[in-house]
Amino acid sequence: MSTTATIEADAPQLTLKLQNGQIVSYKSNLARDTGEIPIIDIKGIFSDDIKDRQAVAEQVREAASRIGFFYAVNHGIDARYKEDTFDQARRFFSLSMEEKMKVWTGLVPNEYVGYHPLEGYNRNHRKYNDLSEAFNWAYDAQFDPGAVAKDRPSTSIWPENLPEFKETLYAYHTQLLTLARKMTRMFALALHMPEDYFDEYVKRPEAGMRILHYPEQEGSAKQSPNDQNGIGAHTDFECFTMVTQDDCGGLEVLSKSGEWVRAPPVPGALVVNIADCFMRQTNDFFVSTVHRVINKSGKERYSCPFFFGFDREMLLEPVPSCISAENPMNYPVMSSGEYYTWRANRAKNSEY
Ligand SMILES: O=C(O)CCC(=O)C(=O)O
Ligand SMILES: [Fe+2]
Repeated sequence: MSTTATIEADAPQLTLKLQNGQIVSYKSNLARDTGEIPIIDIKGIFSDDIKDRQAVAEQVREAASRIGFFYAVNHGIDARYKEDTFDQARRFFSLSMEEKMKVWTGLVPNEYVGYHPLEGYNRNHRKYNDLSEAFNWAYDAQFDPGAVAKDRPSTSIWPENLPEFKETLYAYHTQLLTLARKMTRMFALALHMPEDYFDEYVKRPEAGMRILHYPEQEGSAKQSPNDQNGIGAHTDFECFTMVTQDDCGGLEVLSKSGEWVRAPPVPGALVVNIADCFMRQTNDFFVSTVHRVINKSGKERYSCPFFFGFDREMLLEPVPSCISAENPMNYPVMSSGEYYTWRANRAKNSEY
């Protein structure tokens, strides 16, 4: 091999092609702690005083339009739901591959539910597939205290012989669902729209959730982020995501200036990030930020993202405060359902 070829092969790959078709560049593959991700106390969203709710919304407006990520503290969800969920995650992922494959996601075409095998995906064409496995489940009106219609059945599939698994996961899902509806009102205020602007969109929401397991990557031959990621760089596809992390760390966010910024765990906080559907509806005012996970903690990492999006029957029309004659809509209008199916398929097939 010539010297030039060796240098090229070893040089960090500084552009990435994402599953939404976007190409992003970055300056270095090494993540830093920059303090760019704000910690927002969201207690005010539960206040009866609109001024308290607006005060939180203005902080969210700044974070959502600058970096697309923030930590939400004082969200009111008891820590026991997180602990119980991680206990169930440890139980599920320690099952044999044969058992886990009985609920393989490939058994449910077009839907992002079921088991996603370890090293089964490669989001950015790294040398080795992503070092994580996941189990996803979807909204189920039976577990929604605010359900308006129970006619559309849930698309989820569940392992047999794992008592309390489904009930425990839905117990946390229900908590997050209730919070997500409240946060949707907060986002409406953040966009300087009436608080109830999105209410119709989330009566029968898309509300998928997943548990993830990342074996530890430190010490393996595949340590470089060029060779392997826990979950490769991507954007989420719904409106916003609320991630519950354990204490391992490893989540990294690509800032607008092209730097990988660490998003370490903050005790009691949910990591909230804007996703592509919200970016689309706000005509790019809210930013859906690229992120990835590399688990170099020396421990097994568990996490649990909750993805919140709009009713499949609603049209993704632009938010009026985000468009004008000078700033027309950048995206064609489609239904939330068409959008979801398109993105879920790309994610499941590792398509670009
Ligand atoms: O594990 C995490 O912290 C984030 C996972 C993630 O980004 C995803 O599943 O979309
Ligand atoms: Fe994500």
